[in-house]
Amino acid sequence: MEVDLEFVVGQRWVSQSDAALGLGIVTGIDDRRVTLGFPAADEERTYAMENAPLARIRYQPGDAIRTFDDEPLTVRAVEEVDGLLVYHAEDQGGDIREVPEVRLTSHVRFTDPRQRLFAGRFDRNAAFRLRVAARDHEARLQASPARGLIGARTQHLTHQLSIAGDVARRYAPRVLLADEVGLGKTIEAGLILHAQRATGLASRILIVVPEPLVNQWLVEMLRRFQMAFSIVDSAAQAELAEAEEEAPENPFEQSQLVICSLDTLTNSARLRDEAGQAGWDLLVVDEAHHLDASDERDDAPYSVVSGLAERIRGVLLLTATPEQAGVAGHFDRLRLLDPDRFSDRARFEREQGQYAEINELIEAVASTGPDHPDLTPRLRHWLGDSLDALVAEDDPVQAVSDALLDRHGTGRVLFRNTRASVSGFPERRLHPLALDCPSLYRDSGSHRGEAGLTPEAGHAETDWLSEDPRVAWLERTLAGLKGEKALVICARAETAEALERYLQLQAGVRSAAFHEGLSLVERDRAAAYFADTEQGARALICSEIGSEGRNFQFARHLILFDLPVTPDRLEQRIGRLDRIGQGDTIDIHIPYLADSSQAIQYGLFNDGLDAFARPCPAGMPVFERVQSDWLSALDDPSRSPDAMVRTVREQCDAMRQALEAGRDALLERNACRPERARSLIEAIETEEQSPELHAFLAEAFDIFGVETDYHGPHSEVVKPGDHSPLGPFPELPDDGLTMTLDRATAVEREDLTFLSWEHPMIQALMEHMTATELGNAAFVTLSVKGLQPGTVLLETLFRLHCPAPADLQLPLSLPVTSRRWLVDVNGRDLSSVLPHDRLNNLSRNLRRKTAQEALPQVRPGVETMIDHAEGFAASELTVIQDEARQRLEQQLGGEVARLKALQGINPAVRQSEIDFFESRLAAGQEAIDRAELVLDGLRVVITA
Ligand SMILES: Nc1ncnc2c1ncn2[C@@H]1O[C@H](COP(=O)(O)OP(=O)(O)OP(=O)(O)O)[C@@H](O)[C@H]1O
Repeated sequence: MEVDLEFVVGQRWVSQSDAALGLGIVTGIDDRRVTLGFPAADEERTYAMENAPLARIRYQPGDAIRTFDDEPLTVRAVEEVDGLLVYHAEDQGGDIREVPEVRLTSHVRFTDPRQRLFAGRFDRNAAFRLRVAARDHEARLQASPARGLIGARTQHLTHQLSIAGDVARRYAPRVLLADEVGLGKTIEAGLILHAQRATGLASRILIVVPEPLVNQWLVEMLRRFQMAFSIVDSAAQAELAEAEEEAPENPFEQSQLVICSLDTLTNSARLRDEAGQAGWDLLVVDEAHHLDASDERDDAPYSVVSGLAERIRGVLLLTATPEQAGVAGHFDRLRLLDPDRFSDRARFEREQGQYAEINELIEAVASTGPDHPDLTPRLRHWLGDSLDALVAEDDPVQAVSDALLDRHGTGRVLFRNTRASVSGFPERRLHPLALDCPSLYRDSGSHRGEAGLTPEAGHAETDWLSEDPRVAWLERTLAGLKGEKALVICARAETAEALERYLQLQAGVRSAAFHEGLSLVERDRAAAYFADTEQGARALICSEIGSEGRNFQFARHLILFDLPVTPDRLEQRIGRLDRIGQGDTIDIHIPYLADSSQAIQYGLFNDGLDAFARPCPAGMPVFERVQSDWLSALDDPSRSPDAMVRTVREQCDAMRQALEAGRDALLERNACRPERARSLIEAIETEEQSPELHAFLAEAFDIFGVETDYHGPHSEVVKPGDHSPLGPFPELPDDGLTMTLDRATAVEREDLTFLSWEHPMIQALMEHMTATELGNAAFVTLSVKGLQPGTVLLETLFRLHCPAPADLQLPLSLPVTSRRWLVDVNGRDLSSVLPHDRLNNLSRNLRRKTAQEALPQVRPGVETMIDHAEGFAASELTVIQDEARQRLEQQLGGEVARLKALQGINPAVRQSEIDFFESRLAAGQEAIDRAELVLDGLRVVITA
């Protein structure tokens, strides 16, 4: 094979970085880009011509080729016509046929080590070692439960890894991440996205968030997970349209990872369409409680997201307060995720009444096992005929419990951790203070009713700023904090703006405002100013938009300038400070106006729900149930609020008990499975701390001429050497980068690059070592007693090759793997007598010239040994294929069984969905039948 560089439609090229794509065909060329179809992988890729990682395939006389209908031929001559090759090739009957290159099979492999060895193109021994190591690590990591979860710059928290470990492994996960405020849903989502990308389950990801959170997401994804998202907004769209007036490109297609605000999509029909057409594997929507299905306009948030969710196979919705807008809204979001399971709202509501019974049944299954005769009738009642298959699974207790959780709870779809089950949260200290209600409000009656929660609303700014006692109190309180930072939250943007101006100009407090009247950039600037520990603002005055999603846990004083209407909103506000990373007790300051609806609201929250001191899961359901009485209590000054407080408290106690026994108990079972999470964390830490990574990198740096210098404890500077070809490290800056392999150091020192097996730089290195020919042919000498000098052995390395469309997700059942055999000319397998490491220790390099001279003599023996090794590989392949078929059957068979069981309850489950999984099963099996163990490396060993 040779390489040349002119593109013509119909030519055959191979991707150097991803040989698994098979042989590509040039299908399109424009002035800068070339598009190739890869029929073996059912993919199309477009490359910039200038630096396309492609190699032209031109077979030579003597080479074996196959046509697309799999006819074997031998090349006898090659002719070139207008840039396209025509092979004159001999068939098995001895006839010469003309085969245009376009007719060649796409299922091909390249850079055959045999061809390289016999052509005398050896690599250094170190390169062979690195190749074997890369294959071993690749196979180990592929099979590791830690896969995709290594190298995140986060603390390993059990409740997060429990969820991430479960969801990240799913094909097309559709889940609601609903941890209580501040427990790390963004981090859970990041872990899932990272793992889905690392495992190839997803590559195109769209994140949709409220506008104020766009940058925070961008930064979190980059600094914690090394995932570089691009923002699409109307400005980006305008820019593209201007640059390419003729046919403006779809801005969502410019990047694999995109963040876009929900407002951008609701405001622009065109961007909505483009987002829908851009083809995604995963959609993430933060603060999903805003999605309200009762608003049916095309541009309403629910319609926009459900339009996307219908087209995108994986969907993660995030909300800390899933029931904030009521149970109906909660149901609608679950329906959006899994319409088969959540099709009937009345049934869903009935089910909620049965949660305690399901929970009790799961407990009984855990204690006696599902086949206990007392349980069978009850289990059959809930699970029907599917019970028999579940009981027959490897872990029947788990299988039956999961099925109960999924089909009669919200098991598969909803994950919620609560503070009650996650330790390490700070205490909350309350500072309520009743202030006199000023005549300004009393005279106008603006202190009553729901509107009385923000009584300043109808008054001139100068009036309320001077008369409302909360303003002077705020000024005094901030002064009393002696330089400590405080987050001030109020409901209205106008109030926030006025207060901030007042504090800044009248009181001389360094402050910033954060509200919807500011642009995105201005808001992020304000948040950064507040976060700055040296010269930063001492107070950030937020409207309600600051009460969602933002990370302000570097402050510990929260000032609630007013109180929100609902308990969930209150929890969102407190959650800005009460979140992971908050090391101090939180001081919550609550000024309220005596004898006003603020005082009543304070009493209902505090004495009725106890919602300031701790999160109150019963708060929202109780509020919904008594909402009209609650709001009229705010309205009516003549009625004593005590009776209402009592009602709320009683309902809250009863609801809390019911939730604890039912919904919360079920959710807890599902969300955090501590044992599993701990063993996952152990697996991740074993990989992160592995000395092998250090050794692997040291060898790679040596081969590619990268220099390293000590920088400090656990850190080194790496930079390109003088004559370095850079190989897999093209992005290494000239002045180098400072790296650490230690996670704790990386979490503390964000300026260091955290290298792990899953860092893009190491991934590129692994790919370089496994997808190119480097290191696949070597010669070595060995001194060992007991073997006659001049004896020739052959170390062979095989890798599994099985091109299949990416969406089949074959690696889930057929993981990448490699095999090594050390054989002698008599076909003895010496692999365990002389393992690879031992052979490395005992062997020395042979000079290239000497090896080339020895080649003609050893070649016949080596060819025989290759045959022997291929024999071993052939029988091993059948074992690998059998295991893969079983795994595939288990995985997709389980999906089919679930859908059939759901079909019994819900006739809306379509047969076509069941057929889809069955056809995937058939396609997967066909692909497994085509798998091969392919020779991937050869090292000739001559004893000295
Ligand atoms: N494992 C972790 N390691 C380090 N920091 C973390 C971890 N988990 C969460 N954090 C930090 O804790 C804070 C809260 O996390 P996050 O924003 O993901 O919570 P959330 O559940 O999405 O909050 P909200 O309900 O307010 O949207 C963030 O500052 C985040 O960076």
